[in-house]
Formats: sequence, structure tokens, C-alpha cells
Amino acid sequence: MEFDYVLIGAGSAGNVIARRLLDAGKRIAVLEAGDYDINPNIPPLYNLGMLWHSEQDWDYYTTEQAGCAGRRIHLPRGKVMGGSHALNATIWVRGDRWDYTNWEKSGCPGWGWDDVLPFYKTIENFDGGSSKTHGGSGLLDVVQDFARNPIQEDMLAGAQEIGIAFNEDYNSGSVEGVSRMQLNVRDGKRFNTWHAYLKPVAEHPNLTLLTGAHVRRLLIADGHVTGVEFDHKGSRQMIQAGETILSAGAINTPEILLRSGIGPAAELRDAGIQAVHDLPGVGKNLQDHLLSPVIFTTKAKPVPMGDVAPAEVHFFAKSHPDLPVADTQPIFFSVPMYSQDYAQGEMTGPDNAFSMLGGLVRPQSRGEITLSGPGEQNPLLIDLGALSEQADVDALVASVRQCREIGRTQALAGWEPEEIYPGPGISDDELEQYVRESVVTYHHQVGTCKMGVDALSVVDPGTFRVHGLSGVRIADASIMPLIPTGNTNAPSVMIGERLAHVLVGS
Ligand SMILES: Cc1cc2nc3c(=O)[nH]c(=O)nc-3n(C[C@H](O)[C@H](O)[C@H](O)COP(=O)(O)OP(=O)(O)OC[C@H]3O[C@@H](n4cnc5c(N)ncnc54)[C@H](O)[C@@H]3O)c2cc1C
Repeated sequence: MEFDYVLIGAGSAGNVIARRLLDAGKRIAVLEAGDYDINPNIPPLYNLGMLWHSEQDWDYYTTEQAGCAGRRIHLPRGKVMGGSHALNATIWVRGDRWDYTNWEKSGCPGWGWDDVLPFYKTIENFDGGSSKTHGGSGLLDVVQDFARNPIQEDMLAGAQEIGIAFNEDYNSGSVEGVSRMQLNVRDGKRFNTWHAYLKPVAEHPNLTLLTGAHVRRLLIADGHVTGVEFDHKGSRQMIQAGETILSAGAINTPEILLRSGIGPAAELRDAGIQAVHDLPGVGKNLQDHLLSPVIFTTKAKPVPMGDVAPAEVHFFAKSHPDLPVADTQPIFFSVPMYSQDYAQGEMTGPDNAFSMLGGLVRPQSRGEITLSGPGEQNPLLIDLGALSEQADVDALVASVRQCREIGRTQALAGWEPEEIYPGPGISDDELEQYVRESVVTYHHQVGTCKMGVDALSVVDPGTFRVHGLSGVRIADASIMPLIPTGNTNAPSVMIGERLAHVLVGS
């Protein structure tokens, strides 16, 4: 056999795994559906919105979301070397200690905070240096010392003015409070796991890297996965390997399994696909974070563009005090973040504006990914179940209300802000409808092949093997059993390091 491993997807997790396998002398094939990251809008973070609907975006849409005024919500995902880490805002957030305690409790022993912390430290090249909580000599830059935009500093002060405590380091185990973000940037430009891990060894003799290689299904014989079938340069091809690793992300990893006949047998039959392995949890347990915008224009002076990033400050807060951990994470942008596909018609306004987006990060709603038919031309059905639980609506409304309040603080008064969305016509008591009509994804889909041991679990938490099959493992955002309290890139990278450790003891 030519390859020890074939790895599908060169995204946040995939690049890490590929690098560690090469360092350990393994022969690997990496198949990435997208191309190299030559789009000039990838490096400058300010241009990330220009990547939406581009060739580097899988450009998914949800089904009509009943909880969101029947809207279909755009879900950008990276289809390029670097994966969604090539499209994201590079905000580095591990989540709260509480998240990992809950992963353990949900049937994932060995995934507590103290277990994952060493992996985060291994990953990080933190500009604050190494410490009890941070790594200073890893491959991935985590930067807190960059030129800050004065309007972001005033939003930071405004949050403190309404009683949100300052948290010097939200990555130290407790997220709660308002913080300056830590980013994956180098020289002020995006720096992702492709740049940090795989690109430096892209000429390695043990690496076969195919871009534009779209994996269609797994090859399976008697419960053993022997490789994959994929499209490349206009023809259908196969690769066999000792093991297959799926790192295609929370949408495409379950898609590949489902199209291979691995999933809920009855649903597969209904979609016209012969089930080869009945695994009820594939595509289930879909979780995402949500945002709803509060946007202000300024009368006193124009909003300056920052040097590095459009988003620099966020805070974590409980929507009511008896919660064990923050359930909201508003995020501040130095640009107007007009909602896509706003129910009232296109959301427009002046370019001179800043945004504070209410954010829901502990959703109770769950969604699912299913197939609409047997053929590759039959699209995926992605149902986020967004805002299907009233508790989620209430938390998001509370978060939007807080953002409006910050807009009225003394700290921001010097800008003379005027709220344009939701706008003066909408009182705090009328926010529910606005939230349902304006909500967008926070881009954090996870959980569709969750680790664990219950009936809906897909992946073994110790070995990353797919339950009931040999020769195949999964390591990406799809295996998270519960969505973390915060952005999901750092946990995805950590998952990549952990699988590498299992395979080659990095
Ligand atoms: C617009 C946007 C902004 C975000 N902002 C942030 C942020 O600031 N901070 C944060 O923490 N998180 C952010 N996220 C989320 C974060 O980027 C993801 O959680 C993380 O990248 C997931 O990593 P992954 O390895 O699971 O998947 P990905 O990084 O998406 O990698 C999957 C890879 O697999 C490839 N692939 C998929 N299907 C196939 C196939 N069939 N054949 C071959 N290859 C395939 C894809 O093209 C992709 O390269 C954002 C995401 C987006 C889209």
C-alpha cells in the first residue's frame, strides 16, 4: 500500500494532523476540494466579507428556518487550503473550563480542561510568552499585541460602564467579562493552520497533496474502510490507504458518511441510499451560535478603520444570573455588519458605522443535516433549528438589549452614535421580532458526528474511530459533543493535535 493515511480536508484540523503525520515519517495523501489560497482577499482580515459567495466558499444555505421568520440563512464555509480558517475572523477562543467538564460528563473521559490545556499550549506561539496557561513556542501565532482601533477601546470601556468586568485573558479557563481579542495573525495578516503547519513542509517527499480533489464517498468492504473515491481534474479516481481520516468539517464530514451509506438506516433508505452501516447520530446534534446586529452611525467623527482586524473586542455574559456559565457573547466590529437576508428587505445604511452584535453561545436548539436524494446533484438539507427554543430567543434578545445599552454610554458619547438598527422605532420590548428577522450565523456549526458512547454518538472519544467501523477516524468540529462557549476554531485545531497525538504521539 502506497499511503499510511489518506486525509480529507486541509482545514483548521486537517493541516495539523497532516503535519504531525509527516513529522513522524508517515506517507500520506491529503485531498482538499478547494484550491490554493491565492485570492488576495484572504490575508487582510478586513476583506473577509468579500470571501462570502466566492469560489472559496461552499456557500451553503439552511432550509427555511421557522424560528427566523422562515428565512434561509447563508452558511459560508471555507473551500480552500486552510478551510474555514481561511475565511474566518481568526479570533482565538478556547472556551470555558465548564465546557470541557461537560464534554467529560457527556461521555468523553479525558476531555476535561486539564486534559486539553497541554494541547492548546503545544499549538500556541503566544506573543505574551509561555506561562501556566499559554504556550510560547508552538507553530500557530496567537497575538494580542497589535494596533488597536480607538472605537474598539471605547466599546470596551462602554461595556465596563454597564457593569461587565474586564477579563485580561478569556483563554485562561474563565471566559466571563469583556476582553481584547487574541488573533491568529502574523505581520498583521491572517495566519492559519495551512500557513503554520502544512505549507512549510508542502514539498515533503512523503506528501501527496491534491487540491481540487472532491471526495465523494468512502470505499468500504466488510465494515472496513479501505480508502476514498473522489473527483479530480474531471475524472473519478480512488485512493487506498491504511487508514482514512475525515477532517472535512461539521457539514461535509457527515455528508461524506451519509453519501457512503453510513448513517440513520431508515432515513438513508428514504433518500434512496443503501445503508451499509446503521449509525443513527450521523448528521444529528447540529449546533451553531447566532448573532443579531445593533448598528450605529456616528455624527461627531468618522469611524476609523483599524490596522489589523475589523473585530477586536468581545464579552461573555450570563443572560440571567443563575446560569453556570455565560450564554451570550456579543462581538464588536468597527464596520457596519448589516444582516444578510433581512426579513424586511435588504438591510442597508451608511458605510460610516460600527456594530455591536448580540450573540447567543449556549443554544438549546438543535438541528440536523440530511440528504435530499441519492445523487451528488441532490443538495444537502441543513436545518439549524435556529431559535426553535424560546430560551434561545430570550437570551439573544437580552444580548441585543445590552449592546443597545452600551451604545448609550458615556464612553462612546464622543462619537455621537445614532442607532440605525434595530433603530429608534423599535423598543426593547419589541426586540423578539427584530431578532428573528435579522439573526445570522456566528459561523460555528459543530456536533454532527459527536464523540461519546450514547446511541447518537458517532466517534469514540479515545481513538477517534467511527463506532462499528475500522480503518476510519474523524477529527474536526463535527466531533464536538456540545458547542463550546465561544468561537470554535481553537477547539477544532486542538482536536487535530489530539488525534495526531493518538496516532503518532506528537
Ligand atoms: C466566515 C467565518 C468566520 C468565522 N470566524 C471565526 C473566528 O473568528 N474564530 C473562530 O474560532 N472560529 C471562527 N469560525 C469557525 C471556524 O473557522 C471553524 O469552526 C473551524 O474552521 C472548523 O474547522 P474544521 O477543521 O472542522 O473545518 P474546516 O476548517 O472548514 O475544514 C474543512 C476542509 O475540508 C474540505 N472539504 C470539505 N468537504 C470535502 C470533500 N468532500 N472533499 C475534499 N475536501 C473537502 C473543505 O474545503 C475545508 O478545507 C468562522 C467560520 C467562518 C466560515
